[in-house]
Amino acid sequence: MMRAMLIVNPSSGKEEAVDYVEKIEEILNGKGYEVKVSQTEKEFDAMKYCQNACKDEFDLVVSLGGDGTLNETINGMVDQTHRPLLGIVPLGTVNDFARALKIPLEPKKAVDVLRSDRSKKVDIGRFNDRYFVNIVAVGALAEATYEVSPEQKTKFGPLSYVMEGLKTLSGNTGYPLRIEYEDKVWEGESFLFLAALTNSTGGLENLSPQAEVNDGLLHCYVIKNVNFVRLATIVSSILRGNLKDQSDVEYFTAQNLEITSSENLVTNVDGEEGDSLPVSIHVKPSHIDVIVE
Ligand SMILES: Nc1ncnc2c1ncn2[C@@H]1O[C@H](COP(=O)(O)OP(=O)(O)OP(=O)(O)O)[C@@H](O)[C@H]1O
Repeated sequence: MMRAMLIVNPSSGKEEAVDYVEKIEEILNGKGYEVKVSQTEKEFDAMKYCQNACKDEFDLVVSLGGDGTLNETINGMVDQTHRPLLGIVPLGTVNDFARALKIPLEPKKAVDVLRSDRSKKVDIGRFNDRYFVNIVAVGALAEATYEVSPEQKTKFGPLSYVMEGLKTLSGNTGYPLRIEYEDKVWEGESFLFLAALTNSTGGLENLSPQAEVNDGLLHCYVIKNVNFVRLATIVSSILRGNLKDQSDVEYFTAQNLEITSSENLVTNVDGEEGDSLPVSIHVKPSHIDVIVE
């Protein structure tokens, strides 16, 4: 018999995860799975449960929670040799990864997706010694992290830092940045650098429209040191989906990046504070197999 583990965060979103467990058990039993339910109590539980599921060679792991629970689940499986199929029931507020995979954001409908026999292999990004699924941001504005309220963060994701930064903008905003990618180098003053794995980041589905979840690439945008007026145009181009065509934006794709600066710049990784520079980023192509509609 196949084995499935449900990783359930009872505190996620509207605290409704537990309500879906019975229905999921019914669906998975019907597909021939024996189901183990593991409820998280604190940080890193989801990661540990998922590591155990990999070591015990479970066939399927389902994450019931927000992006935090999902990130922990993914971090728990990325380095393992046996990686179970992943099911996602998004219960958080942004749910970027689910959006990028077109998994319904309404939990009841997402539960129904678990009936599907289709799956999609997706890329995972490595950022120093941790993993990410959506986006890395580097630059002056990543420092605005502490000024952004949880509500803004939830609503606008990484863009909330841009907006916070715009409020305080005066004069030069660029920071020296050196980006080594494959056998090339970009070096100059940058206002913000973004490396996106998917098209849906911070709930903005047009930020990087050409990014596919399994193209094996980081879609990179260097927003150069620009004045306030140009910056406003650039922000609106993010909403319109043509950021890469702006004259003050350098766009390229890469599998590997080394980013350094002479200044102490902080980073933002999937909406959370990341290591400060220098950082190494690379893509693990088609690394995780996710159930999709
Ligand atoms: N039983 C629990 N009670 C309280 N907190 C928990 C429990 N289990 C896990 N956690 C914490 O909840 C964090 C993740 O929450 P998650 O992101 O899934 O939900 P959310 O914050 O509601 O979603 P979102 O961030 O999308 O709004 C975990 O990283 C962990 O630290």
